[in-house]
Amino acid sequence: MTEEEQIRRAGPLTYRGRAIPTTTTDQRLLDRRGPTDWVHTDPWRVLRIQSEFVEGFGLLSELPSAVSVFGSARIEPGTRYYNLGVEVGRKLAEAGYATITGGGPGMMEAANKGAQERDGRSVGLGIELPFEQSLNPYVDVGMTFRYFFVRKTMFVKYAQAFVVLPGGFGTLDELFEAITLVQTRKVTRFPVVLVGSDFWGGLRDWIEGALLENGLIKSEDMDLVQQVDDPAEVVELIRRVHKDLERKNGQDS
Ligand SMILES: CC(C)=CCNc1ncnc2c1ncn2[C@@H]1O[C@H](COP(=O)(O)O)[C@@H](O)[C@H]1O
Repeated sequence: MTEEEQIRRAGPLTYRGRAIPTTTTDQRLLDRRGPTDWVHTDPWRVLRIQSEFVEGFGLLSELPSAVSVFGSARIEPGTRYYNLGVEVGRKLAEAGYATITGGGPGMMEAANKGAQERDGRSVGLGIELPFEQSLNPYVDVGMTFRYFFVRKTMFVKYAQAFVVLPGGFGTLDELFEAITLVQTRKVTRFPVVLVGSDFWGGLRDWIEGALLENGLIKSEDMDLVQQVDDPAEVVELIRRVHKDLERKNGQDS
């Protein structure tokens, strides 16, 4: 065979004659160790972000109906709020909901513990933080994310409601993101339930006094968030809001 008659196929590519590379694709992949700065470039990050979405969707897509539960990373076991979190996880599990938390300590751990105790699906979506941290021991299905925004997508996409327990900045961030998504109709089927009126009452009053009074929100926006004290009411409320939404969607269609 002359050089011009020789053919090399590399996946979908064809090379003939002098165009045939002297090495194979596998060989180049396995042999080469060039500069490594591409690992810290945005195009590479885009692929990493993509892989987080792929892993997250893969892990969570077959969950039963689920509720995302937020709350402080700093509340200690045995405290009143921790026990409230455990009870919320139990009630959700008894009602057949999976519990999704941030997978960390405090209220996240409490909700996962309650869910696990009642044989509910206990899910933890952790986040890489500057200090060493692993998923709490009550997480049965878990993933640790590099990117906050990918993780947040999972909290919303795979849950039918948000339950917000007492917490700090992280919890407030998650609460206000949820309200904004509902207010702007990016999500349409979403009860947002605050648990603990002694803790949340002041914020609600401030929203009414500062935001509503100054016309920064509409009066119906006050209904985007519900407040309860008894963990049993959480499930009742979620079911009621879902029923109302179904009825409304039925009327609209
Ligand atoms: C002890 C300590 C600070 C651990 C941090 N470890 C964490 N692990 C997982 N999710 C977290 C963590 N810290 C904050 N978050 C996220 O932010 C919320 C809690 O923040 P915060 O404690 O309320 O402001 C949680 O719902 C969770 O989604």
